[in-house]
Amino acid sequence: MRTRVLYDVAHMLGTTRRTTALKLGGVGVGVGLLPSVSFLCGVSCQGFASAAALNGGAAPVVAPVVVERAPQQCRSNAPSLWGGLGRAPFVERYSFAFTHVRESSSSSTVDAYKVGESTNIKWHEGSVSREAREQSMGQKGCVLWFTGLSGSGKSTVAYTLEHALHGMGKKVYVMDGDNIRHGLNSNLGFSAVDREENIRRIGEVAKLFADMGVITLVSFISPYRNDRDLARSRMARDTDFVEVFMKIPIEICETRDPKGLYKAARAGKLKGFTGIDDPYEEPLNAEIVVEAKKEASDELEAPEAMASTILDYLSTKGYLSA
Ligand SMILES: Nc1ncnc2c1ncn2[C@@H]1O[C@H](COP(=O)(O)OS(=O)(=O)O)[C@@H](OP(=O)(O)O)[C@H]1O
Ligand SMILES: Nc1ncnc2c1ncn2[C@@H]1O[C@H](COP(=O)(O)OP(=O)(O)O)[C@@H](O)[C@H]1O
Repeated sequence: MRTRVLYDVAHMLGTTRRTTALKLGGVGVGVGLLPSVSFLCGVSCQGFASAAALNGGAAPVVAPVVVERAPQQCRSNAPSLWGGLGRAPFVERYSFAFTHVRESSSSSTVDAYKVGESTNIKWHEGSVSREAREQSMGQKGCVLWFTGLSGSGKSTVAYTLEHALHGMGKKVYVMDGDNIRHGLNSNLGFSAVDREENIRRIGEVAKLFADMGVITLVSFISPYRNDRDLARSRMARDTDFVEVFMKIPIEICETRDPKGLYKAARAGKLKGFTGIDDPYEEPLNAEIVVEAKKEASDELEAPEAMASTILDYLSTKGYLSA
């Protein structure tokens, strides 16, 4: 049997990654490979995507691509081509909607597909919708992604906010980098590759929590912009991911140094420490930026005031009702 399948790859971020989230009727069906994506970058900003590796490479997909926002740094009006898997730093966001014909069950074929390294798998739809879960909880699931240097106050503010939301009867949970590294991610260190996998895994877990309807607070240094953006792109809804940048100067973090890690790093006893001899890439468009001091004030903000700002955001944006 031949089935026409519509993949809505909404808001895929322009990254150098090979993988992108695929959605079927608004629901994630996993990650697909886009081995050849090319853009005609010019006035129309349209192009074509092909995803031959979908369905185990059996069913090539060719589809129109619409660039949502014109590439910011596209300097020439003359069409220029980005092809293959190279960098496309000028592409901010674009969306795909494409169809392909899938061969499915008959006595000789298998109605399943390949995602990443997983073969012969299939998405199962439940009968309880996310909306129904959210209705029963009186809130909207989401992921508040706290990012910032060690000592910037991610955990303190996240747990303060959790306490406040719990007191209001909301379903809320904090996933903290230190804690998750005690279990799920205990096999990961602090190399760039391990940090990437750390963020990928917790992004996926957070996505499940959001789907459950939980207000999920993720508190990880998450130093790489690309990794945070990938986590964002994996969410089911645009509004699911709220990036909270703890924009606290390193001098303050270093003064706090509750674990003595900055001291050890400065003394050369701890290598690859974020902010000292390892990078931290600041968010460019975080939904919430938390700063040490309020504008025109010399007073440092208390964690409670910071949590209260985030609570206001959640309330104003409608996350605290279904
Ligand atoms: N090399 C190095 N760099 C940064 N941080 C280090 C390092 N080694 C250990 N730690 C401790 O690990 C905590 C950060 O873990 P994360 O999982 O949040 O890190 S990351 O997102 O993968 O970068 C971090 O916790 P926080 O201080 O709460 O941020 C540190 O206590
Ligand atoms: N807004 C704040 N004002 C003053 N001290 C803070 C504030 N936020 C956090 N701290 C203190 O800074 C230290 C580091 O905070 P923590 O939440 O552990 O940071 P992170 O999780 O980013 O490493 C802790 O000792 C905490 O009490």
